[in-house]
Amino acid sequence: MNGLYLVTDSGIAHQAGHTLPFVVEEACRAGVRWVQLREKDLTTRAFLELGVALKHITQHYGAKLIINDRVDIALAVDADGVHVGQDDMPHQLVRSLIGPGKIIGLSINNMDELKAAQGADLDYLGIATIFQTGTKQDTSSLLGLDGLTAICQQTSLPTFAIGGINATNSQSVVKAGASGVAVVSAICGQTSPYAASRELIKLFNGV
Ligand SMILES: Cc1ncc(COP(=O)(O)OP(=O)(O)O)c(N)n1
Ligand SMILES: Cc1ncsc1CCOP(=O)(O)O
Ligand SMILES: [Mg+2]
Repeated sequence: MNGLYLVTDSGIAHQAGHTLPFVVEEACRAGVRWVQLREKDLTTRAFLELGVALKHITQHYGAKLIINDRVDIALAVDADGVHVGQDDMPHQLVRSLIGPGKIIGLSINNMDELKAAQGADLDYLGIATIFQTGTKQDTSSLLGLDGLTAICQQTSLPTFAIGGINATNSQSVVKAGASGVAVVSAICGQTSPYAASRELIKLFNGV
C-alpha cells in the first residue's frame, strides 16, 4: 500500500467544481488507499450521509475509511477507524468505544505531545503542521522538515506528515522520515483529482 492519505474537505472540492464522492472515487481509482472524512461544518445528518457514500466507494477499492473527530459517525458507518487530535476525545476513550480491531490515528504537533503518546495503543501518528497551509485555520506552529525528522526519529509508529504538502515538496517530506503524506488541497482542490493522485503516488514511490 502506498503512503498517500487523502483528507477530505468538501468546501475545497466544491470550489474546484467537484462533489466529494467524485473526488474520493477518482483518488481511489488512482490508487489512494487511505481516506479521511474530515468535515467541520456539516450537520450530523449530512456528515452521516457522506460517510455512508464514502464507505461504499472505499470498500469497493479496498481503501481504508477513517473518520475525523466523530466516533459516533465512525461507528454508524462501520468505518475502519477514527482520527483524533489533542483537543478531541482522548484516544484511550476512542479505543474503548470502537474496539481493538479498529484504527486510531492521533495528531502530534510537537515533541511533548509525542512523549505523552509513547507506548499508547495507536495505529499511526499524524505529524502536523509541516508547511504553511490555507486549509486549516487553527494550526500549530510549523515544524518544517527538521521538526518532522526529529519527531519521526523518536517513534516506531507509522507517521503521516500533514500541512501544505503537494507534488513539489512531497518527496522532501518522505526523505525527512515520514512514512506517508496526508493532503487536502493537493487532491480535493485540483482540476483532476485522479491525475493529482497519480502524480503524488508516482512521486511517493520514486523516493
Ligand atoms: C492525518 C492527519 N493528521 C493530523 C490531522 C489534524 O487533526 P486535528 O489536530 O484533530 O485537527 P482537525 O483535523 O480535527 O482540524 C488530521 N486531521 N489528519
Ligand atoms: C487537517 C490539517 N491538520 C494540520 S494541517 C491540515 C490541513 C492540511 O491541508 P492541506 O493539505 O491543504 O495543506
Ligand atoms: Mg480533530
